[in-house]
Amino acid sequence: MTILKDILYKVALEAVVGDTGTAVNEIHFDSRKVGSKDVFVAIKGTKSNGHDFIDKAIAQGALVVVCEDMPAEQEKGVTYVQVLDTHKALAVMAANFYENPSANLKLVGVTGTNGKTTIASLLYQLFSKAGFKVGLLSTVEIKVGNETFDTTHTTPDSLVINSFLRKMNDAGVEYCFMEVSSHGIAQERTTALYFTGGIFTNLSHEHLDYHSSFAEYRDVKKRFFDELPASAFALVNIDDKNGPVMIQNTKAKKYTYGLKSYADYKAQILENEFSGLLLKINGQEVWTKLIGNFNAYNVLAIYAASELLGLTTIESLKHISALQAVSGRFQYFISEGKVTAIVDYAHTPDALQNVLETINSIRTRNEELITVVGCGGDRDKTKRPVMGNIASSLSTKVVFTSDNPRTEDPDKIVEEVEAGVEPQNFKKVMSVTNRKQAIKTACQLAQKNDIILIAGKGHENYQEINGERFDFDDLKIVTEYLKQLKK
Ligand SMILES: CC(=O)N[C@H]1[C@@H](OP(=O)(O)OP(=O)(O)OC[C@H]2O[C@@H](n3ccc(=O)[nH]c3=O)[C@H](O)[C@@H]2O)O[C@H](CO)[C@@H](O)[C@@H]1O[C@H](C)C(=O)N[C@@H](C)C(=O)N[C@H](CCC(=O)O)C(=O)O
Ligand SMILES: Nc1ncnc2c1ncn2[C@@H]1O[C@H](COP(=O)(O)OP(=O)(O)OP(=O)(O)O)[C@@H](O)[C@H]1O
Ligand SMILES: N[C@H](CCC[C@H](N)C(=O)O)C(=O)O
Ligand SMILES: [Mg+2]
Repeated sequence: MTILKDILYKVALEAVVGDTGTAVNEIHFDSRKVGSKDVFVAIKGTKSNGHDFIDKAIAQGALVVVCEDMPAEQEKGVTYVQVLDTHKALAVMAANFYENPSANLKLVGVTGTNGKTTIASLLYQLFSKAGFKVGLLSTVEIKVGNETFDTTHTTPDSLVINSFLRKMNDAGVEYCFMEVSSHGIAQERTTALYFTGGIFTNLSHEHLDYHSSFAEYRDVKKRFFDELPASAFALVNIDDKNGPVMIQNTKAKKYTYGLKSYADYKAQILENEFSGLLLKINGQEVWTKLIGNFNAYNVLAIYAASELLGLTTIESLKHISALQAVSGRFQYFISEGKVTAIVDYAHTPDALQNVLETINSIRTRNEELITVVGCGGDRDKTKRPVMGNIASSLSTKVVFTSDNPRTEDPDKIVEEVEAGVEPQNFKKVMSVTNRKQAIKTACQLAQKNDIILIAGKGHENYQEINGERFDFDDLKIVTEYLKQLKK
């Protein structure tokens, strides 16, 4: 049991009706989860308004209601706390409830359109190799030291974040690397956390269904840096035109990294092959198994962050050369019949372009590059034709297919992707809505030395259709078909 007053510490209060000395059990923002003596936080969401469920929460045992609009009538024995912003209040209360666990470890947030999972996961690997106990909050998984937990979000809600940070404290974790998504910032999921550092990767077209404009999307990301404390570091990719924008108003110490512009941390690509990258970082050569130009940025960011966190140059370079690719990020194998199959999470126009350009810069021109790609349902529709255009311009053959259709008609999504194909590329493309059949088609088309790229779902081990998740694994499926077809 916790006393309400303690959980409300630093919450900006508008009005309180009732007793703040009440002892409470748990905090919930979903009425369906509320139990006896809990706190219910009413949130105005994208689909419904939590204020409509206040009565239900009280009926289920809520002793405290935190809200933006005070109900006209108040129940006896229930404490009502009115605040301006319940998202923010929830984050502060979550941090208090779990005793501010972020202050007891070094927490680094990674934000940007692409590269967050890669950088956060590789920093987790690097610091683990360096002998520290490390935590990770990422799209793929949550880690508390060596223990792994499933995750549903890139940046979970503030209760989940703080409960895992608490677990990390209890396990003696010293460093935690977490992805900070734009939804996470907009919904205040990372408010009230103490960050030791922030890293910016890049900004390109994504989530314009949720954010009303690119400028709003950019400003949400920038808010993460605006809110960093003076003691933290803010490390940005200076080759991205929004890198300088991110640190315009930050109080944190500013550092830059880049391949093209003058920067505090600079790298040069010496070799770029299927087997990896040879980089020169601040004058020192380092070999990494990671592939492609964009990974040169990721590796450089990792190097810079590890130095800012106190590792020596020699130590970080040594560990960088031993880093393993992150699940579903440019994961590839060569079949017995010499077909190269690559599975990559590229689900934005920029990521797809980068991956295809990387493959094109490495391959010799005689082989086919067969791309299997689609776009998710209930997400930004404007990226569909753009990705269709990129796939068909940069591949020699394309099989358009479904990603996660969610509640949309998959054939319709495929049509919207196809709409971006220019006439000169019509003959390169075909559409097979069933993703499994699409992968099979690509395998049938492939000959010795050809390359198959399966983009969009990376590590995901399901396909979501109409609210149901079916087992689905791009890597497994392509492996099986290539074997079956004896390729
Ligand atoms: C669009 C979006 O971001 N939605 C997130 C948001 O939900 P919401 O507030 O809009 O929910 P809502 O359905 O409108 O309900 C409003 C409130 O009423 C409450 N409610 C509702 C029904 C009821 O019976 N009782 C009740 O109390 C809900 O619990 C909620 O508090 O807050 C929820 C709690 O934190 C999230 O789980 C939910 O994520 C949904 C499932 C989602 O799909 N989010 C994706 C888009 C997302 O967040 N992605 C990002 C970025 C990924 C990337 O990097 O590309 C991520 O960080 O994962
Ligand atoms: N630095 C980068 N710049 C551009 N593209 C990248 C970069 N790093 C990775 N990518 C591409 O973007 C895809 C997604 O990478 P990653 O999962 O690291 O990004 P993310 O920011 O975590 O994405 P999400 O927002 O979905 O969690 C990769 O599979 C790769 O194709
Ligand atoms: N974090 C992203 C992942 C998209 C992955 C792609 N496979 C899709 O389903 O659209 C989102 O939820 O928008
Ligand atoms: Mg991610």
